[in-house]
Parts: sequence; C-alpha cells; structure tokens
Amino acid sequence: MLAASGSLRPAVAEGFRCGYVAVVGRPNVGKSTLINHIIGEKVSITSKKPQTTRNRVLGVVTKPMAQFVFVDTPGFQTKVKTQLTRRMNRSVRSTLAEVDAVVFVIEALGWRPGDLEVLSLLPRDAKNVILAVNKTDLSKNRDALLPLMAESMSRYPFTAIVPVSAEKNRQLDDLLAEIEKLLPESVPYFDPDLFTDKSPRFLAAETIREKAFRLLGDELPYGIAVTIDKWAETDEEATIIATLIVERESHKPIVIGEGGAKLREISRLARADIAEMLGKRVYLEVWVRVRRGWSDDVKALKTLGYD
Ligand SMILES: Nc1nc2c(ncn2[C@@H]2O[C@H](COP(=O)(O)OP(=O)(O)OP(=O)(O)O)[C@@H](O)[C@H]2O)c(=O)[nH]1
Repeated sequence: MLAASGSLRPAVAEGFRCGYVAVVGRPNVGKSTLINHIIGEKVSITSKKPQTTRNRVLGVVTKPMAQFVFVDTPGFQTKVKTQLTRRMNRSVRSTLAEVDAVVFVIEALGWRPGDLEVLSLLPRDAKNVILAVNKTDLSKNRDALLPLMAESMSRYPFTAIVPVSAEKNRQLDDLLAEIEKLLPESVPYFDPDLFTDKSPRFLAAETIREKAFRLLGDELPYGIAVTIDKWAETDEEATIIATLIVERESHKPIVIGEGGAKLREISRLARADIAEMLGKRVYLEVWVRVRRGWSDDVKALKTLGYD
C-alpha cells in the first residue's frame, strides 16, 4: 500500500506545511470576502452535492511552502439560545479545537458585543488564534489601530494580530504568513494541480471524502483528506487510485470497517457517482493511510527506494 501511494506522490519541499484553517467572526465583519479574496475565484469549492457541513472545505490555497485548507464552521449561532443552538455551539467548539489555525475577524472600527459572543466560543487556552482586523480601509487614522490592538490582546491571547482589508486585498499575504506558522509540517492533503479548476480529479476526491463522511458520520473526527494517486482515462473507462488520509492509526479500522465493509461501501458509492460524472466506466481503488509529517514520509520513501 505504501509503495502504491508513496511512489506516486509528488515531491514536496522539506519543511512544507499543510493544515486546516477556520475563519470565524460575527455576521458582516467580512469573513466571506476575506476567504474569497484569499482563495480566489479559480479554486473555490466546486462540489454541488451536500456534504457533512461541519467538514465542508471552502477552498484550498497552495503556496510554495504551504497548503491552506479553508473549512467552514457552520452553526455559529449566538442569537437564539435554544437547545439546538447549544448543541451546535458545542459542535463549533469541537470543530475549532480540531483545526490547525483559527482566524478571528473583527472590524477596524472596534469591538462590538457580537464579537465578544463569538469570542466566547473559542477555547480560552488556544494558541492557534490569529486576529484579523478587517476593513482597515474604513479607518481614516492608522494610529487608531494601535489602541485597538492593545484592547484586543487584553480580550484574548491572540498569537498574532494582522490588520487587513479583505475588499482591497491589503495585507492578505501577511495574514497567510501568520497562518502558515501554525500549520504542521506535512505533505499537502490535496494535490495542488487538482485545485486550479473544477477538474474531474478534484471532484472525484471530493466525492470520496463526502461518501466517507456520510458513512462514518460522527465516528470519525475532523481530519480526513483524499489524494488521487493515479488517474488513467480512456474514452470508455477511468482507472482511479485514491488514498483516504486519516489522522491517527486508530482511525484506520473505523474507515476500513468489519472485514473491509465500510471502505468497500465508500468506494462503491463514490465509484457510482464518479462514473455518472465522467459518463464512463470507473475502476476505483481506495486505500487508507495515516497522515504523517513530511520527515516520516521521506523515511518511508527512502525505505522503498524512492529518494
Ligand atoms: N470597506 C470594506 N468593506 C468590506 C471589507 N470586507 C468586507 N466588506 C464588506 O462587508 C460586508 C460584509 O461582508 P461579508 O464578507 O459578507 O461578511 P461575513 O462576515 O461573511 O458576513 P456573514 O455571511 O453575514 O457572516 C460586505 O458588504 C462586504 O463588501 C473591507 O475590507 N473593507
């Protein structure tokens, strides 16, 4: 199995980082604008099928030394405190605890009560929360940002504060640089080539992910990714080899299931959808692999004779 996925994985620079990023904040602070402008049109998510919302990938950005996987954090309900809301807030909390970096967005005009409500959902001792002070283009006086930054640090131990203007694309690279520091060293979860357009490879990877989430539900924690290791197509059929990457060794049997039943079902459902999408016969093989850091990968590749 290692040989199959290892030999086909693209070479990655040493020290490459990859991880999940959540962008949170009260309504209207500019979260969507920020994400859209960072991700850019060409890589916004393309899967039209409903997925487990908690795990929805909004888009992927790949830079020379890092890949950023932006995920949705639905259920940010601070207004209505129903039973359901409380449950959703719990799910928000656990989602936030599982991503590698959280970008908390406020407006440059200052803190509002709504900001504090959302802030209260963050774990108090987190070391992975960056404050993005957005809409700096609206504040006339740049000096006014200094007291705002001081006030912000008194409210929460942010690892960094970055003033940005999402709309005007200002300081977005600075923000990415801060996020990058929080991501673990890892091979990219997604083949960068898959995300440059709405490619069938990308859609196939998303379909497999979606099936895995649908079948595994709450059994499987957050981190799961799919890579397409081989894609060979003729007019009549496509041969696809994919790997489901899980976070821990203990997650592997969950995905594989009794006698391989779960994994077979994931493959069967995904194969049917991909065949429909491509309009041809599909041979799909799905492997399961535990996510490891880059250095482990290097060791594995060396063992197998790939330098
Ligand atoms: N002046 C200015 N306006 C911005 C900036 N970023 C976003 N906006 C505007 O702020 C408004 C809200 O932006 P959204 O991106 O929809 O905010 P959001 O936080 O995603 O809002 P919800 O979806 O309600 O949670 C829109 O009218 C944006 O055009 C910015 O940097 N400067």
